[in-house]
Amino acid sequence: MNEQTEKYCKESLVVRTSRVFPLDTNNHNTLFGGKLMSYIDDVASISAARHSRGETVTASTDSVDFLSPIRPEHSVCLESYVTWVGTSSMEVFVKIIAETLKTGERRLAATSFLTFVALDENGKPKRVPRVIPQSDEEIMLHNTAKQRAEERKNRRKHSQALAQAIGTDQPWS
Ligand SMILES: CC(=O)SCCNC(=O)CCNC(=O)[C@H](O)C(C)(C)COP(=O)(O)OP(=O)(O)OC[C@H]1O[C@@H](n2cnc3c(N)ncnc32)[C@H](O)[C@@H]1OP(=O)(O)O
Repeated sequence: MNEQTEKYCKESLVVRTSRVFPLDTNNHNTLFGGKLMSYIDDVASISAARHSRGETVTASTDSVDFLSPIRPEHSVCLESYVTWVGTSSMEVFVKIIAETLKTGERRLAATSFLTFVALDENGKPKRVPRVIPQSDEEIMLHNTAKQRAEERKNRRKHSQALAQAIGTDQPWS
């Protein structure tokens, strides 16, 4: 089968909706941040796999911006898709919407950008299809992605420099 060289954002779209159960909440009775981060990594990794149709690893998460709390009366809906690619890397955008189940009111609760890298059978980075954005949101995110990739490159340099200065000895030695 011929490999696709271009894919629409919607081909990598993942939508996941969950209830907020008591075991998922913190002492403020809102969705525990770590729980939401695990949902985010989960959907984003599926978007990356749908786009590349191969092995992928998470290279980095830019940030998770918590904009408003998610409460037990809400459903939490995550949408993720690949917005832009470099050569082997894919930027995945995740938006998280809290919907009040009794009224249908929907609010943006959080956003996140993650980068995944596609790997070949030898574990080496491999080329992925280009992205074709279609909706206004996809086009806006695609057009602004190069700037974010540049910022990531700088951050990577800083973490590599930091790694040189971090000790790995046992903390008690
Ligand atoms: C799904 C999971 O849960 S995976 C578990 C968590 N993730 C991991 O364990 C990954 C650990 N890290 C790694 O394996 C490696 O560092 C890799 C695969 C991410 C990168 O491998 P390297 O040999 O450093 O590759 P290289 O420097 O050629 O970079 C490959 C691509 O990754 C991108 N990249 C590497 N590190 C980062 C980073 N921190 N942030 C964003 N992009 C990155 C590069 O820009 C490059 O993109 P391009 O091909 O589009 O130009």
